[in-house]
Amino acid sequence: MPFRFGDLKQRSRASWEAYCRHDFVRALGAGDLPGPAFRHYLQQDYLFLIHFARAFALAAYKSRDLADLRRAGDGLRAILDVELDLHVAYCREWGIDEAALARLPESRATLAYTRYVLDTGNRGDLLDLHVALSPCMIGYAEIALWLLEQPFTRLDGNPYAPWIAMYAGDEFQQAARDEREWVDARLARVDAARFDELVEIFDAAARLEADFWQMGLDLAD
Ligand SMILES: Cc1ncc(CN)c(N)n1
Repeated sequence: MPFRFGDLKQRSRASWEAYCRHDFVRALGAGDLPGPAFRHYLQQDYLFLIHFARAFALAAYKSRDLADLRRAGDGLRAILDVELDLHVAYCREWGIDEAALARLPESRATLAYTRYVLDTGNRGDLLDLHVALSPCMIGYAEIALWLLEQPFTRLDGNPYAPWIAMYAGDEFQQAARDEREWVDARLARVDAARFDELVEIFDAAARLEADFWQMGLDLAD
């Protein structure tokens, strides 16, 4: 049986659940996440996304054909043209401009996650890199759809409704589907030993995602 993205989730079930069902996520859906936690998270996420855009640029550099190059370009564009606009808009509401955002010190969780992905991409191949990136793009797409189905989620009067709407929206969902399709096609060609290596990368990235939510809740630096 060829491996698929779902097998990565299956093998890393505990880490994936801890990430996707984190208290931060539930509080976002319920609209009762403390404002300072969201602000801290979103400002760090701005810094995070800049490094993730660099990681997609690294994927472009490591691409061997036009299809891989296009996939990397689409991932990069999803960050630059879809996600970062939301972050900049929220921060503008809080009176924080982009220059001030760029000067913020990175938290340890931001440093750990972004540098892990970049290091994985540098020392590994294109599949290592995309597997390290996949919890980010595919995970947020799944989280947003999951939130829309939860009885505790409310959108009316929820200050985080624009966040949910962006990640549940067509553009981001399509980018995540494309990423999943690319990963599925590549996983179908790997053997069990190689798959084990990829599970290790995926599991580490999923744990670092959970740490990132926790950093927001704890206002950790
Ligand atoms: C930490 C984190 N992980 C994932 C995403 C979705 N690209 C994000 N914006 N931030």
